Amino acid sequence: MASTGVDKQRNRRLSDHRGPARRALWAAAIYIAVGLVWIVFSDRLVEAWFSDADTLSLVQTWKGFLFVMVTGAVLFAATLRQFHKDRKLLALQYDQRQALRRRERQLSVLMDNLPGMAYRCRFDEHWTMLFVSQGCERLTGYLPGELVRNHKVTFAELIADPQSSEKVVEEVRKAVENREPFSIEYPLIRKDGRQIWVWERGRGVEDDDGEILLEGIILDISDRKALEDELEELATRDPLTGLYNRRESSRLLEEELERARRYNRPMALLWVDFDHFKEINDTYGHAAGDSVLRSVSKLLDDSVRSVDSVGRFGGEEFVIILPEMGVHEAHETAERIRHRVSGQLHPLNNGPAVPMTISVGVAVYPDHGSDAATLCAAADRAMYAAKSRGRNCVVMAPEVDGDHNDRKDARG
Ligand SMILES: Nc1nc2c(ncn2[C@@H]2O[C@H](COP(=O)(O)OP(=O)(O)OP(=O)(O)O)[C@@H](O)[C@H]2O)c(=O)[nH]1
Repeated sequence: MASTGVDKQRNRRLSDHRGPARRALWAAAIYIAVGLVWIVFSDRLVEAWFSDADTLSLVQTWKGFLFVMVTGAVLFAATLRQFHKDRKLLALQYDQRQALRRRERQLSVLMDNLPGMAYRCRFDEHWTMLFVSQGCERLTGYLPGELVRNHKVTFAELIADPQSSEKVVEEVRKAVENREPFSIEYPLIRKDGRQIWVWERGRGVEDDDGEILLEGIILDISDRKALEDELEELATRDPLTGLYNRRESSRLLEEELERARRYNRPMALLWVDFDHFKEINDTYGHAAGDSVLRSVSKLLDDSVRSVDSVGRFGGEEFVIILPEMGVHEAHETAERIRHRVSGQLHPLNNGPAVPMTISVGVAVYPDHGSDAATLCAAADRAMYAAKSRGRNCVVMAPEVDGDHNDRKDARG
């Protein structure tokens, strides 16, 4: 924006043609005036001083020579000065052209070797590209010419889904309004149909016509995203079963409880424990036990809705979070799961398939607890009640087996 004022001044100076003409006119006027004064007064002086006609003629001739010599010297000095100025100007222009070419070369090398793509685009519904660097092909699979001015495809069409598109528009709009740079991540579909994740940083700039354009760079961050997903997976999943780990299950439970409170809806928690699992380990070995753990885990996960969450709380103990489910439905779900587990054999990795049963405790918000701790305690106690009743059964929270209260409390 600051350069606009300077540009205007420069343009005014360049378009002002009166300057040089006026100066040249002044120089000619001064020359004519001095010449006239010289001719008139020098003639009179010479005539006053020399009365002899021959001498007068000789002096007139020398006076003419003197005039020509002096004006020649002045002309020489003036043109020499001007030629020096012109040469300096030409040298300056040459240096500037060279510097400009050097900068252009550096810029194009930089742009072509960027890990992503540099761009200038319109802030319109298509994100119409006015310029893209050579990195365009590496990033999107499209040649720059295919993308520029929406020749074959618009950049908006490359954004993977409408939600991401909306998010991008919103973020850019906010940044442009606040005259700030924007930094966004979103999925992009390449020409070969492969989805990648990109990070874009840019800002709004005003062009000579006052239109807001966007300039920035877009980088492929798919590797970083994959690593982030992997790290998130490691942080939230149990490596043996692939179910949520204890920490993530606790977080999800808090989240669901908060939602249940806010919308005044019930939610259920199933506490699942394998029966006599130690015998599998003791009989077939730890690896076989792992195999059964995986098989039953998958069965638990397959037996619930997509909105439900199954987590491994530790050892052979699992929790199932069932949003928007009341006492009756939760009991039915627990029974159905118990039936499925006991109704099939679970393969060992190195031996025959074995039967397995589970004991399930059920607690429902708000009936059996108002927060995560009391709900977990109620479900856990109900599960131990199921163990006491001979295992392979489901017990609702109110039917508490007091023998196990202390065990639960010790677990926190
Ligand atoms: N293979 C395998 N075993 C595990 C794992 N985690 C815990 N266990 C075993 O699970 C068994 C749990 O035994 P207990 O707490 O006595 O329970 P149980 O044998 O199922 O008996 P009840 O719960 O009373 O029916 C122990 O033998 C643990 O070693 C695991 O990741 N893999």
